[in-house]
Amino acid sequence: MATYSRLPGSVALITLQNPPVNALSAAVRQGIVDTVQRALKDPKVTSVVICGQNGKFCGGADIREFAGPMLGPPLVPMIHAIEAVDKPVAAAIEGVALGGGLELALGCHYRIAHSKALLGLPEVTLGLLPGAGGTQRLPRLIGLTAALDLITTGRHISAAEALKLGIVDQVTDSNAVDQAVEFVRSVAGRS
Ligand SMILES: CCCCCCC/C=C/C(=O)SCCNC(=O)CCNC(=O)[C@H](O)C(C)(C)COP(=O)(O)OP(=O)(O)OC[C@H]1O[C@@H](n2cnc3c(N)ncnc32)[C@H](O)[C@@H]1OP(=O)(O)O
Repeated sequence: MATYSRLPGSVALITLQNPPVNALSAAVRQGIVDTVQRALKDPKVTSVVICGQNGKFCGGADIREFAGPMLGPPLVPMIHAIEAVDKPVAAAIEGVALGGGLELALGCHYRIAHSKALLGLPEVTLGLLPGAGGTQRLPRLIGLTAALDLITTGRHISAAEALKLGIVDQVTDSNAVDQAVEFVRSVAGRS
């Protein structure tokens, strides 16, 4: 699931909740769809932060659901809907942003990472290619050569490397959610 709260300063905070790594189960995807709609419709909300509970942004597709039929909202339109929100949306990346988790973050307008976070597209290690926009959004963000390296090796990179490559906008040693909230407040209302 995903919870919704409105913080002072008109920021909506969407928190993914699916222990242990807040993977994108059907319930989490439905929660994201519902809470993004809520943030979009709430006139008091001027910006949005998406984070994961317990210091973990998102470990990607929920591998516990791989054996069964695909239920719940698909990932691609869900991420498109986030990208299309006309209020700034930031991903607060703590712990991990892997696979579909990084693709979710790439659909946000900004990414703020904790210095100890790990990011990557490990799909290739499961015999898959990133199927939720990562093969388009990552090259647009950091160029084809660097994106192909991450997509074809599946390696995890540090927040420092992600900053150098241009995947994240800011890295912090303190609380990434607080930092992301401060960041979206500072850009809310700008064209
Ligand atoms: C239904 C079809 C949908 C298709 C959608 C396609 C689009 C998206 C595709 C993807 O996202 S593929 C990528 C999926 N993610 C991964 O491959 C990440 C795999 N996990 C890891 O690399 C590591 O577990 C970690 C996240 C870096 C954490 O490592 P650490 O050493 O700290 O702990 P672990 O002992 O490895 O794991 C702890 C705990 O977490 C469970 N877990 C990890 N990842 C997932 C996950 N993606 N889904 C569900 N559960 C996950 C892991 O099984 C451990 O559980 P327990 O054994 O403690 O119960």
